[in-house]
Amino acid sequence: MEKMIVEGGRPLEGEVVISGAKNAALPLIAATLLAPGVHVLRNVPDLRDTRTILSLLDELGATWRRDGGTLFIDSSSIAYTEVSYDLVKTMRASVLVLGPLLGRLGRAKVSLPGGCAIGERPINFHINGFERFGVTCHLEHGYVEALIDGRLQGTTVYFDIPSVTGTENILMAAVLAEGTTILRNAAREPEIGNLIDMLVGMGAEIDGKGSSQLTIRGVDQLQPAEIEIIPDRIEAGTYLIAGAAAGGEVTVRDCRPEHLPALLDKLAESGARVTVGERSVTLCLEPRDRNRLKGVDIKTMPYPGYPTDLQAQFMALMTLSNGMCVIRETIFENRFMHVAELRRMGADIRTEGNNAVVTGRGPNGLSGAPVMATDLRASSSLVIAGLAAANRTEIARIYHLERGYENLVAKLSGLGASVWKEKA
Ligand SMILES: CC(=O)N[C@H]1[C@@H](OP(=O)(O)OP(=O)(O)OC[C@H]2O[C@@H](n3ccc(=O)[nH]c3=O)[C@H](O)[C@@H]2O)O[C@H](CO)[C@@H](O)[C@@H]1O
Ligand SMILES: C=C(OP(=O)(O)O)C(=O)O
Repeated sequence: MEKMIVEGGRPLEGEVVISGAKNAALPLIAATLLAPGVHVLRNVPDLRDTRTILSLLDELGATWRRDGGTLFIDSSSIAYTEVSYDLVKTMRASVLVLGPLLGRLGRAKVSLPGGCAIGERPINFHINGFERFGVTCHLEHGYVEALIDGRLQGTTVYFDIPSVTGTENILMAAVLAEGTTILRNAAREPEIGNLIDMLVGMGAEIDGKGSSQLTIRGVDQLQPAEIEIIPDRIEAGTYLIAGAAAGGEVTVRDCRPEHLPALLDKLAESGARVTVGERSVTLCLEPRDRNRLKGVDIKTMPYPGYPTDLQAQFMALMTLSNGMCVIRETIFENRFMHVAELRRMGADIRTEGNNAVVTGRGPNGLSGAPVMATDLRASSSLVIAGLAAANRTEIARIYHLERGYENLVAKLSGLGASVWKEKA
């Protein structure tokens, strides 16, 4: 196992190129199961999670090859329709193969994901949605077995909460169903727009992209796709927050600023200078101005609200402010695992249910410490805290970071950070 060492206290300066989005790559790779033939996916990040979903395709009988950022996936012969616990337990998004397998083959058996560090995360919306198409789902020995005799039947599905992977799974099932399907209160995250573009390119008929109501007219068959994965808005946001925490001037390149509306507003409100280009954002906070960083409240919400996947990172920034703020987590019931670790670095944070009250200790308020990563974004908040802290921070269990940040050490080093990995 490896740990990450961060020698803090250096400003960040320079440009960082943003990779393809993990949360877009995963459903788009799953969607290749919908049509036989060779699919071409560009700008695919090389991450632990993308490797996991590719192993899952191997298990199902698809073949693939990677050439740089481009993946060629041949899903002509799907020999199996079962996904084992070994894969699902390392990556919940493995459930994304349920929709395409049901749409194309009418059957799928996938291990039920358990809870995880950030919450219980049931998949009842996915299962209820499949049942609306006429699919029979039952749970046995920890697996969901879903089956339909014949074709899925178009239906309406209402989401109690706009679930991201729930919307993606039902959408992928609906494109090959007989008749029209309407999804209400669907999630509107940009990654879903990327998936819709891919499906439409394959011959699917979908209206309502970007809205909470999607209308899908089922087609008899689809062609292989050629599509580019959108830039990772969470990775971009993480580097911008890191720039504000450490001070300096950071430009994130090859990103889509319009996918970060809430964060860019909050960063500007905190006192950083944010300059938006067509495909880039520059954040500037002179090291001498860090003592003017303000406390800014955030409340996590489905898109276009403030993303839960950037909550932990913003909290790390707020521990360095010169005011107080309240951070409300409304998406996951247990997404404050980073709080205890940030406290070990000197942060003043009090939690009450899903609220965290952060009293900033000013730009020099954190000191390096050995800390432990508990999930992907909690880990990146510790990296941010480490970059701003005096002395050395050692972060254990960094495999979490490898799930979602491509070339993190190289990218941070390129910005002037002193950061490296060591054997733990
Ligand atoms: C691979 C991927 O894209 N992951 C993202 C996706 O996760 P994921 O798609 O799992 O998250 P959801 O949008 O489904 O979850 C939102 C809320 O709905 C609840 N829920 C969801 C499904 C369900 O069947 N029943 C239910 O109760 C969840 O427990 C949670 O409280 O969206 C989250 C919210 O933006 C992000 O943090 C994750 O990074
Ligand atoms: C929670 C996340 O991912 P996942 O849904 O794959 O666990 C994340 O990307 O922050």
